[in-house]
Amino acid sequence: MATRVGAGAAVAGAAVVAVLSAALVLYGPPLDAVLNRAFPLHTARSVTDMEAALQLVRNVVPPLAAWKHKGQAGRIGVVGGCPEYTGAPYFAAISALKVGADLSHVFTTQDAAPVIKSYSPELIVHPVLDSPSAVQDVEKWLPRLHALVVGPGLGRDDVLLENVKGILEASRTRGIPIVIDADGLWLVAQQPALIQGYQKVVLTPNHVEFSRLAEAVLGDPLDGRDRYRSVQRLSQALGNVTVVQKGEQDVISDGGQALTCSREGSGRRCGGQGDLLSGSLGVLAHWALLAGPEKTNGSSPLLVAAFGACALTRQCARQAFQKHGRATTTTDMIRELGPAFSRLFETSAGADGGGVAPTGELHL
Ligand SMILES: NC(=O)C1=CN([C@@H]2O[C@H](COP(=O)(O)OP(=O)(O)OC[C@H]3O[C@@H](n4cnc5c(N)ncnc54)[C@H](OP(=O)(O)O)[C@@H]3O)[C@@H](O)[C@H]2O)[C@@H](O)CC1
Ligand SMILES: Nc1ncnc2c1ncn2[C@@H]1O[C@H](COP(=O)(O)OP(=O)(O)OP(=O)(O)O)[C@@H](O)[C@H]1O
Ligand SMILES: [Mg+2]
Repeated sequence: MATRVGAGAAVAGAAVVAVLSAALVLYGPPLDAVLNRAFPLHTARSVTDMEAALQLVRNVVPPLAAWKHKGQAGRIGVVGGCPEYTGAPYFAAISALKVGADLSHVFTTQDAAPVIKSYSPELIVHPVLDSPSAVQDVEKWLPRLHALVVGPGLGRDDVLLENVKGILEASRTRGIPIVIDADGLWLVAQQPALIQGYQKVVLTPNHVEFSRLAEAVLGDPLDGRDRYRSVQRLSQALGNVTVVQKGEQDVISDGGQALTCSREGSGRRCGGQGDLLSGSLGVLAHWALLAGPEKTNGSSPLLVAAFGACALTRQCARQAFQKHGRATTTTDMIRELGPAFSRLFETSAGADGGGVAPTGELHL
């Protein structure tokens, strides 16, 4: 997708490009009929529709208030990290904090823990994931956690995966919302029953992870020609869990409705952007479920949360790229979380200010 840097004329040009290229589609059954009408349209009405979808996200964001105590805005746990991958769980956990959670825990391996801790004093890091008592060690914390993000940087070690299986089962029993990403999705592809039919789970596969899941669950690889149908089918086959297929456009479905986010991001594909998304989604999922469907106009709260996380990630990418261009890394994007969140979700009319002018189509 085209991205411009800097000067006013270029920003105006980018706005035009964005108006033409960014699209959001939210549709309900009957799916195929709506799809045919929805995708060719790029109309002035679309801008209003995009704004309406962002408004649904705004509706679930809890206000900041003096009477609230620490923890009420969210206590999020990230399960992941291993000696090779310490960045991914850090990116997810710090993103959860910067979106607005009060406390962010990381459950990781003994070796990875001090490394992750050294990145930030703000994270609470538990070196338990490779311990024989890992499941019990994490279970002790579950009553205090509002959502889990499972998988960033986990790796594929059998012992770790077995422990994570136990953590998933314990979390599901407690009804804790779970975002599953990266190697957590590898585990789900091996054992779909772990999350089958669990309505509080969101899967966030990238292209490769989606193909792997589609083959494992549907028995056929990704149908690149009809991503909407593929995402919807995968969701349905897993019992209407929410699926976010990341890519040039992010396609989100709970098996009934589907939604596309192609808000302008950046051309940089540096590692870690998916981790930022999954950490952000952990918080938004908690907020959306707490708010309930009355605040999301009857749409699934997790669908709205997922749209919010995708829009936010892409907005961070865009803002970071405007400053750093080709040198942009995920750390630069994380610095944009505050301003991007404000721009999208804390203004009433100016959500697309600063030269960002996405359009979209919304069919509820
Ligand atoms: N700093 C850190 O600690 C980070 C750690 N991370 C952690 O790394 C672990 C593995 O995660 P992953 O995403 O690299 O593994 P996986 O999905 O198997 O992809 C592997 C290969 O698939 C391809 N490929 C990927 N996308 C594609 C696409 N859209 N379209 C087409 N092909 C595509 C591409 O291979 P290529 O074809 O380019 O050789 C790619 O190299 C996991 O724990 C994760 O959390 C990351 O979070 C990053 C930051
Ligand atoms: N071609 C693209 N154009 C614009 N945005 C994209 C593109 N591909 C991915 N993104 C955005 O980047 C974010 C992360 O998606 P990506 O596919 O890179 O995840 P990932 O591979 O899991 O990342 P990670 O490196 O963290 O594992 C999503 O918000 C997605 O919308
Ligand atoms: Mg990833």
